[in-house]
Amino acid sequence: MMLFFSSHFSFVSPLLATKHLRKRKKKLASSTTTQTAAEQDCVSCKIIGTGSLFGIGCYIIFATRPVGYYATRPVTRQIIRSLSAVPFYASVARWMSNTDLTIFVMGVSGCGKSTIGSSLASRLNRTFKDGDTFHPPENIEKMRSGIPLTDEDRLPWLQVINAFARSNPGCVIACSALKKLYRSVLSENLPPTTEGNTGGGGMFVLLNLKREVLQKRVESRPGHFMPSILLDSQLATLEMPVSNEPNVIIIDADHSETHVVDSIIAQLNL
Ligand SMILES: Nc1ncnc2c1ncn2[C@@H]1O[C@H](COP(=O)(O)OP(=O)(O)OP(=O)(O)O)[C@@H](O)[C@H]1O
Ligand SMILES: O=C(O)[C@H](O)[C@@H](O)[C@H](O)[C@H](O)CO
Repeated sequence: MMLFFSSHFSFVSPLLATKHLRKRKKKLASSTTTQTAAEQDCVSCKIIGTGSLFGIGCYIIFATRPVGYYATRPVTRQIIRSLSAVPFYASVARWMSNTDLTIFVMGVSGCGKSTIGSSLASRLNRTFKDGDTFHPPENIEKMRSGIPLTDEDRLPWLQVINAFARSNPGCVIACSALKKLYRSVLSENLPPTTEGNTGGGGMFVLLNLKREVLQKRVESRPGHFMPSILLDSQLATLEMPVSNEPNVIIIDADHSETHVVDSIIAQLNL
């Protein structure tokens, strides 16, 4: 009975998937992502995808019941049945893969969050979101006029980013996340990812650079709202992660874009 229903689900699921993806595309149409909604792997996508694979496996078994044509060809039946194991295993692999891990690329102004974050997202075939796009205009104006943001300015902004991360599992987000408190707000209610980590989930990748390199990079992008005079305050605010923050890794960002992305992928075991 279950075999029968599962196999029929494999025919219905493309319709469900199309409807679901159309809905997601609409929802994300207004956001600045580097990938389309269709490329995202949310929980519903996983359920539909797993159901399809499982259904195909069931269908093959169902179609190779020991009657008629196949009853007289046991070897053919065995081969076809063995092939049905592939979609079964693939459906399990979908859940095992770590595509739900939210990755926050963090650090002070000019360390390369946007550049590395979007490059990392393309390499992993994930959605990228620049946290700066969530700043209210008052925050941007403050920074533009050389005034550092306060905790009060940043907290509501961090909460919005956290809400985005929760509703878009597996995305890569560029966000300064300078203090430990900010990181805990960002990771609130995300699936826990590190053993012994009592806080929220997600992984933070801190791009580490010397002040001289930061200064050069910030000054080499005219037209950006962030003036280089805010660099000292950014560095003073940055709380380097210590041992009680196991969900933060530090990457030496004084290398080429490709090298930095490779190091992140290797360190996070992705
Ligand atoms: N690995 C790299 N090597 C050389 N230049 C880089 C590298 N990564 C980024 N850059 C350059 O450094 C400048 C700052 O990078 P980017 O805008 O990505 O930093 P950011 O941390 O997002 O900054 P902000 O938070 O202030 O927007 C850009 O001009 C970018 O092209
Ligand atoms: O927490 C902060 O102070 C801000 O997020 C800054 O880091 C800027 O948004 C960013 O650096 C853009 O230049």
